[in-house]
Amino acid sequence: MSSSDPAVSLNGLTKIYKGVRAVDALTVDIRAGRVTGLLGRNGAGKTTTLRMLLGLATPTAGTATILGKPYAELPDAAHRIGVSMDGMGGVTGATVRGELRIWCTVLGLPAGRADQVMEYTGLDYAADRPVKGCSTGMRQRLALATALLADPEILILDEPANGLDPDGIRWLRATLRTLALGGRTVIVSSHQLAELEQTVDDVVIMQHSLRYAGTLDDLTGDGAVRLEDRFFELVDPAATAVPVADTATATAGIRTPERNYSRA
Ligand SMILES: Nc1ncnc2c1ncn2[C@@H]1O[C@H](COP(=O)(O)OP(=O)(O)OP(=O)(O)O)[C@@H](O)[C@H]1O
Repeated sequence: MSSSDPAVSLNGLTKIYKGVRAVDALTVDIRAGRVTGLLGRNGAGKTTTLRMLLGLATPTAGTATILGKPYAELPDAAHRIGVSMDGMGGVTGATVRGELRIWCTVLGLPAGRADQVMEYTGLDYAADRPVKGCSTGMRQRLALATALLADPEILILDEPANGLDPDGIRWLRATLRTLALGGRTVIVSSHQLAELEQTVDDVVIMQHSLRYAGTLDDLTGDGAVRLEDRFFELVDPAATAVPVADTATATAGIRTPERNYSRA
């Protein structure tokens, strides 16, 4: 592979579940060394796309390659690709440090690597806490810490900002930018458009089929138009901004709580 080769290449990628066309003929390249946002509404097919890329779901048609090969054929894939996705599961009863050390063993890494990623992700203060006692934000940091253990070339993060507080979101943004500056490829699926606008270099918008692939700057006219506005134009032209005047019509007949109270 040369440095200009895409990190990920999807070609006609399609997944049909019992008549539901979850992903429809997706053809797109994701560039290496950049932060790319994979955007789409609920049910647009983002997770299914990532699952096919990682060999966790079989395409109905088309191909998905990562670093030039299907995931299952990629040498040393577990070290080269770091993944944080819902449903990857943790180790029952483990502490934060304990869980990371188990992954170190699985990946053949020294146990000390667990402490390094805890420090990097701001989890060192919680090292001895049981994972099941961690907040949602701490679990997000733990998922990222796990994905970073092997210092992978590519990070694939499904909704990494979910449950993070404003500090956590700011930290995540800086972390993803730093990783890309260090030459990593970061692919992040998210609904948080205003946040992504501050984080990503490139954008892939899908609604089962591809709606846009390119730079954020090209999509937004170097910031002249908000990502959110362009997103709605692309996924559903009928769903662009709801006029403020419509609010009164939309809420007509909805009683405010005060009106529901009967006065004694
Ligand atoms: N295992 C499955 N069996 C049947 N249908 C599925 C399965 N997985 C996903 N789907 C369907 O495929 C479509 C795409 O789902 P997917 O989870 O990929 O979307 P998404 O963009 O990740 O959504 P969200 O943002 O809500 O996570 C949805 O209609 C979903 O119900």
